[in-house]
Amino acid sequence: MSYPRPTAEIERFARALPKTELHLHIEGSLEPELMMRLAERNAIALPYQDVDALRAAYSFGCLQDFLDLYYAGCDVLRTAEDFHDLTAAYLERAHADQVRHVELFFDPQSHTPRGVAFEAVLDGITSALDAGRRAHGITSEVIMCFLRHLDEEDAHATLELALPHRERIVGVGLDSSEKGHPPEKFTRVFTAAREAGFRTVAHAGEEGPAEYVRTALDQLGVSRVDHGNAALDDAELVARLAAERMPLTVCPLSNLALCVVEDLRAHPLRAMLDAGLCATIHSDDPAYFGGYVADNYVAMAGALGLGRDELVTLARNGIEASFATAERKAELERELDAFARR
Ligand SMILES: Nc1ncnc2[nH]cnc12
Ligand SMILES: [Zn+2]
Repeated sequence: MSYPRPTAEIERFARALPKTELHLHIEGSLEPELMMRLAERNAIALPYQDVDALRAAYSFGCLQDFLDLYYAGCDVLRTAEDFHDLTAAYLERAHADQVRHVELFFDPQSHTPRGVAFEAVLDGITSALDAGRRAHGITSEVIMCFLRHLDEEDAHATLELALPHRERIVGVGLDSSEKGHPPEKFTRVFTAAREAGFRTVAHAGEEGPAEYVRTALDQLGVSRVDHGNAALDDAELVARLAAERMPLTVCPLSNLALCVVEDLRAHPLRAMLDAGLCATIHSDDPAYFGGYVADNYVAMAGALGLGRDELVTLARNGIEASFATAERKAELERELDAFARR
């Protein structure tokens, strides 16, 4: 689907804007080229002849179509080195997009049942994040997601695996197939996670209804809602989200690719901003949805006719919504202020 491009001046501004990335599944940054390379390294046969054949399969009618491919793609990730290379490749893209702070998701339950140790996943990711900080000054946090199509017992077992690594994992999240798997299915494990000191976030209102956003707030005690599009169907909920400054991590190109919106010109981000919500822009699974975070900013600038001030507001919301330290947030604010004054 085509949508209007912004002016060249706005596109340059959007790309150069200092950004945060708060909604990024590291497994969803697995580009076909790297998938092929890792398949070869690990002697895994893929059902695709080449990169073009793989990319041609990236056409989705709904979230589940995408998830089936995404989980299949995870099979090439076997060792800490694989997770390191995946994360390092993502950070090069993030650096090019002027990302200053990243909070990435990983899905341990996509790996541990295949015999990949929780520590191999976490060590690979965090060694690359440490290197990214040294090389590019990108600060980072890690959020572990529970797969909501699995049961709460499985999530509890995964939380147990995370407890010895508490200092390397800032929070827990909830992702995978939303419909039929409401947030309240995970109330007890989220309570246990909060008691253990983790922040909580959850995907809600992507394909599911506004009610799932409300139960994510009430039952899971989330600090952010991932997506949250459907919240706009419920005026009372919108007023509450605005009053609480509850962040919504919005992923426009994902929404388009998964048919959550039919057309980017009708994306609810405009209504979110008009309602004074703390909406932010991110990339979700950029290798599958045709764009990294800067592409998402550019797409929204074009489709919704966003100007410089609105783009700066979105970037500022990203700083506010992050789990960075107060000191780091102040540093990011100063850089953004200086950029906006240029
Ligand atoms: N967009 C998305 N929604 C739910 N679960 C996901 N896992 C990876 N991407 C996801
Ligand atoms: Zn997501």
